[in-house]
Amino acid sequence: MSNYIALKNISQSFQMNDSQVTLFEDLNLSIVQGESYAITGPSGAGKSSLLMLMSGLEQPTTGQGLYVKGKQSKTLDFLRADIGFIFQQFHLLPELTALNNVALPLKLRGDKQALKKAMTWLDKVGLSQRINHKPSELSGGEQQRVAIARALVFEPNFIFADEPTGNLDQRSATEIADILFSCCQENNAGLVVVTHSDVLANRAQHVFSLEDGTFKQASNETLKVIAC
Ligand SMILES: Nc1ncnc2c1ncn2[C@@H]1O[C@H](COP(=O)(O)OP(=O)(O)OP(=O)(O)O)[C@@H](O)[C@H]1O
Repeated sequence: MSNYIALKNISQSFQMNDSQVTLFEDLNLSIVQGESYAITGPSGAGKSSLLMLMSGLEQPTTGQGLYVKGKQSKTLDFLRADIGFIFQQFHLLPELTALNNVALPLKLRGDKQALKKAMTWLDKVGLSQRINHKPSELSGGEQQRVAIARALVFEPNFIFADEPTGNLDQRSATEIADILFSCCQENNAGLVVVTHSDVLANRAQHVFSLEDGTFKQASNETLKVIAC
């Protein structure tokens, strides 16, 4: 059985001055390692908030998140070492070269092979000719390739990507989507993408459409996943 993340009956609300804003209520879903998922829906529906909950970086107002790893069922706090993130704004460190941006997460873990592994990943995303460039010396698409290499370099079980192609033109967006999906597949990483792009969402095996606090237009595939 693959490792998976399960969210059970989760709700998320925020207190804003005198009123309470509820983003969603009683959602159930599972994210299985090795499979790909897209979360779509209108602006403000709560897609990024849902991503934060399933990655364990934020807590739901009610409900429970579980990380089932092997035979053990743990809280989502245990996901930290097994996840990588990719953001619309890339979030690379401006003073570091592409090579050192990718090597940094490994160096922080004390990995003596950090630079070698970073080189391998920069090669996989097609940037072996740009390893000594700083982010300001790279195009948007190239910066996102560095961010993908950085997220995957320590081979996490799950990758979470929030609008990974939102800042890119159509051609770069297609290239980044190709790299993201193929690298996750090659590494058997579960991939969750939040996006407004139907083109990007339709590449995923499962699509969750979040609207008015619930999943809408769920495909049969999605229903199967929700029912886990
Ligand atoms: N910590 C918080 N406190 C109060 N409100 C919040 C908090 N986090 C998110 N919100 C609100 O929740 C709503 C949903 O935000 P979220 O970023 O999850 O939506 P989204 O679907 O990802 O939107 P977009 O597509 O525009 O990025 C927004 O109205 C936002 O202001």
